[in-house]
Amino acid sequence: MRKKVIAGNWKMNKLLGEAVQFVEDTKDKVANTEKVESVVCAPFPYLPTLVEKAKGTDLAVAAQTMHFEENGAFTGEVSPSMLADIGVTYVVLGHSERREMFAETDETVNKKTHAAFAHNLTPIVCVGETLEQREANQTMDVVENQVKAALSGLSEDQVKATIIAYEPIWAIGTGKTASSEQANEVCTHIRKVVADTISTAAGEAVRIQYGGSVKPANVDELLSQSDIDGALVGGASLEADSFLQLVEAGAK
Ligand SMILES: O=C[C@H](O)COP(=O)(O)O
Repeated sequence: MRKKVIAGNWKMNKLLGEAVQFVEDTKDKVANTEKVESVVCAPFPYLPTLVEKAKGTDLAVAAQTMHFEENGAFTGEVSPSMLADIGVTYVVLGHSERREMFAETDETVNKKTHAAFAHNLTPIVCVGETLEQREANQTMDVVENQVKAALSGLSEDQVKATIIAYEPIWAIGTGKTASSEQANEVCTHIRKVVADTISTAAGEAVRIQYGGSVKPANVDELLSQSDIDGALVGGASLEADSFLQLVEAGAK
């Protein structure tokens, strides 16, 4: 039985007071660790404060990206050791917005995935196709290539510990959710790719989230699918109530 993971990706939203309030409002209400893990992916400046506030609770704090190098002349970047040092435990890698606007590639995502494991950070690796690629029937190939590239060179245990987020780009922030069948079809393919390239056991263990306009109204249906193990949520994770409803759905 794979434990569900509900991760709220705030993206570039909230001021510090709002971020702290969110953690205060949610941290003691997410305590079903048998069935679900709850994660908030916050902007860099808030991470130390939020880690401190969430300490001793079941709410984990994630970064939304990081560099793969330890340190050096990379103005504006944040390293994996910096995140680990302040108590961050998860990191989102290769989000389509980073791939599209900040030149992340399959190669850098792979380096970052290795760097995450070197620092005991759980990577949430994002993959997904554009609308154009879906319409050209390239979805499975695109996603397969992204998954293989991201996981290249990892050990079987590391692959088992990786979280993959399938996010069709056309469904992000658009209100257009992939149907649960569409989402599951791709997640099933991702699991098969992992099983075929790494091992059957890794395919069974790896957790695959769906992301793209997930909200309390559609989360049950999505999470009831055979190969969907959670959700990476943008807009609907910004309000504490809505985030808690998503976590509750994951705990069912
Ligand atoms: O990381 C989250 C995804 O990009 C989904 O965002 P959304 O829930 O606002 O569509």
